Amino acid sequence: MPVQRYSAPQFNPYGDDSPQAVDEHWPAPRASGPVSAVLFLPGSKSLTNRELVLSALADGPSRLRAPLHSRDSSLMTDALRALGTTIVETPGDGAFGPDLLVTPAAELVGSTTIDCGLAGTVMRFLPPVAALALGPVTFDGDEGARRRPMSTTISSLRALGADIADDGRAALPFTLHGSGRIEGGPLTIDASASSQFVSGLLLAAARFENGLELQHEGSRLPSQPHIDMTVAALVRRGVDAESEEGGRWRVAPGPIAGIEIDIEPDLSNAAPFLAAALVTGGSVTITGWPESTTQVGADLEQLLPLFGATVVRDGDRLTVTGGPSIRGVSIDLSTGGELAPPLVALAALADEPSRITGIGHIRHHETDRLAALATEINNLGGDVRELEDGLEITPRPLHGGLWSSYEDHRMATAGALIGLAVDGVLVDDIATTAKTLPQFPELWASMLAGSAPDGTAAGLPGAAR
Ligand SMILES: O=C(O)C1=C[C@@H](OP(=O)(O)O)[C@@H](O)[C@H](O)C1
Ligand SMILES: C=C(OP(=O)(O)O)C(=O)O
Repeated sequence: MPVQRYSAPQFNPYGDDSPQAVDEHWPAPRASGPVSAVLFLPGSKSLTNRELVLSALADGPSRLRAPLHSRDSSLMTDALRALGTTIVETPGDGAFGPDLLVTPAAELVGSTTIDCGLAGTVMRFLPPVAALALGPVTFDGDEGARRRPMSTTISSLRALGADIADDGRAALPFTLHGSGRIEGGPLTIDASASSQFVSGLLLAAARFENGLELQHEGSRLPSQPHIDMTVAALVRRGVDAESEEGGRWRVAPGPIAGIEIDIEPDLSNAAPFLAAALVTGGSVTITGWPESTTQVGADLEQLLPLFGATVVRDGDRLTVTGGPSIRGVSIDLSTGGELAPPLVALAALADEPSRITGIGHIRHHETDRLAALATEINNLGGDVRELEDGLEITPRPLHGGLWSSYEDHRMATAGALIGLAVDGVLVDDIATTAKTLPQFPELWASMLAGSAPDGTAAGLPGAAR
């Protein structure tokens, strides 16, 4: 049996003597009854990594309050530091780690290698930044990262005048020889495989001499809320940026302001916890739920009732309560593809068949998520059929077995969700949740143990807010 090791990459919120290693496949805990829990979650990956990039490109220092501390955010901070940015951890009120004080470099420097890990936000957001640095920057990442689409990033930067040497596969690894400036102007790209191609260009575009007028031409445009999040983040920092009709965006050249910003909890990472209320017929409250947000995880408020949940908002608390059964759904999830793994797991435990479509692009996420979900659920006795752009799920009684994570944090948490209802599910690599939520095993355990009504997750000192 391969040995898998779990260790928090950067910051241990539990103190020195808490368990930090799981040496075997992780036995997904079976719920003994309806869960009843109040939880507070760490910061959003998408917001943290956007704000880190914008802080590095800004005209003054920024402070990120309560940012995410995870593998993806560490990869981003390491990379920006390698490009000359100063990023210092300072004490803050966040329950899951220090604040980050970011001081932009007077001039971005190249002559470095950037490890993208498996982080889409690093591999798609940083090449445009590296093009603004002087000197070569080599981009590489995990083996799985070398399979993720990068051709649009590479071709768009070439079209903007950057010199990029690759091995002909238009994928990682490649070396970008930045000249320190990008002229910008009009550009047409195909962002069918990932919205991150658009976001990456927009994030750096205010620093292009002529800004950017970006047009998408392609078969589909996934994850549009993530592009809206990018535009909103630019506007918050005083940049003249807007989305126009028909897959068009405009960013005017100009300064990006340094700001102080509170990072919202990661609402997509809330999905498996909220779905646990449905799976167990219990109730889960997430505190710190923002009143308004650009995070696509906010859609859970509308999505989970389709599965039969009751959802109640009370100030900054969102409570999901499950009923006696889980309903089947027929949904287009093209705007929120990253929510697919927990929702597909939920559908596999429903009373009726489901069809979840519009998510062909998630074949290019950390792994081919359509194939991975179908394979793993079917291995436990399920009946999931792959469509070109989605999945058809016919619930069947499931049995225990090994659940492979494919180095995909959301596959690991989907396995945990199924394990609540099925005896003997072993998740092979729960440590992979460190990509965006290193505390997942402990938070899952505290959800099952119950928690204090003030939002203090059991066993997580300081998690209240
Ligand atoms: O910009 C972002 O922060 C993200 C955009 C989306 O990518 P895709 O458009 O590739 O789905 C999303 O799935 C990913 O988790 C995060
Ligand atoms: C697709 C995801 O990640 P990435 O940012 O690496 O694309 C995800 O978190 O679901």
